[in-house]
Amino acid sequence: MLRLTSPKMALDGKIAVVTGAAVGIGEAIARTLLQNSATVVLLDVNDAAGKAVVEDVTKQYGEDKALFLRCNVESEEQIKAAFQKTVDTFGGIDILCNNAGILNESEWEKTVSVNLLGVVRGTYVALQHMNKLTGGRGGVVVNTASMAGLGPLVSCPVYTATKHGVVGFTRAMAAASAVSGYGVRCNAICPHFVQTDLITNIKSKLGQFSHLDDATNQMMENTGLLTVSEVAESVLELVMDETKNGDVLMILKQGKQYITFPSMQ
Ligand SMILES: NC(=O)C1=CN([C@@H]2O[C@H](COP(=O)(O)OP(=O)(O)OC[C@H]3O[C@@H](n4cnc5c(N)ncnc54)[C@H](O)[C@@H]3O)[C@@H](O)[C@H]2O)C=CC1
Ligand SMILES: CC/C=C\CC(=O)/C=C/C=C\C=C\C=C\[C@@H](O)[C@@H](O)C/C=C\CCC(=O)O
Repeated sequence: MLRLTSPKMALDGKIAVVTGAAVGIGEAIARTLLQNSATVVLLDVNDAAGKAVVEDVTKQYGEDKALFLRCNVESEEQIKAAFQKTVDTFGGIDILCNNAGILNESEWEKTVSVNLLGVVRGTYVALQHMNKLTGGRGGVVVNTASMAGLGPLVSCPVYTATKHGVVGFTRAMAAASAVSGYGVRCNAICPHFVQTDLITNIKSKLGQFSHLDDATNQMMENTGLLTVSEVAESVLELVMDETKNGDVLMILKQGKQYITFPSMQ
């Protein structure tokens, strides 16, 4: 078959924004999108790490392929400014990965603000730029939920609630977009445990439920840990497959599976 472009050119010309991109899963998502020729804007509150990633990938992919912007997803003002800077610099937004997230059952309102409201804020502001009905060129949003978005983790009820919210918001947003003709697909990933900073010292992040860490730690030991690259490859699948809208991809060490939900009809 004559290939017009190499597989690694698939996202050439596409502009991606990734939140929580300085380390962990977000960094891997950014790097994977760059490997596939996207231009990537990395948003995070960790300036040093974010700038270090951009310095590194610039050596590999050239100038003007990656940009770090400090952005706290708790602030609509900062999200608006970062997305406007993205559009002003690169001409638009085609891909948004709402990935930023924390685990903190003590500061549970912050957890809600980052994990759930941050996803809503990012999606709604991005739609102002991506929505075909308002001058955008369409695109795709991939939200990082969790296996805790599909079933409860006894040790972190609020974290669980935020991730269930991300799944529900994603599915409803996908349907709203399809019915309205926005041209923006919305999908979610639900990874099991992944080897990142987030899972270090979990007990210290469980607040009043710290006495329940055994069950969670045991599950982590039983299932093993995903790598950030395994997760990023699943994000790429949802970005590239234009048939995916409202899809929820469960990612386990033993493989990945699209979730089917009870029909409401
Ligand atoms: N590590 C795991 O086992 C799993 C993680 N997840 C989710 O994956 C996403 C990424 O988590 P990890 O890479 O594991 O964590 P991480 O802690 O390694 O990285 C999270 C990144 O988000 C940034 N961040 C935190 N709050 C922010 C804010 N208000 N605004 C902007 N950036 C912010 C941090 O500075 C950091 O760079 C999160 O949504 C998390 O809930 C989902 C399933 C499993
Ligand atoms: C504590 C959160 C740590 C890391 C972030 C994260 O999102 C990790 C999620 C990994 C797995 C979640 C699995 C959820 C499974 C549920 O569907 C139930 O099947 C769990 C039942 C028992 C597990 C024991 C417990 O609740 O801790």
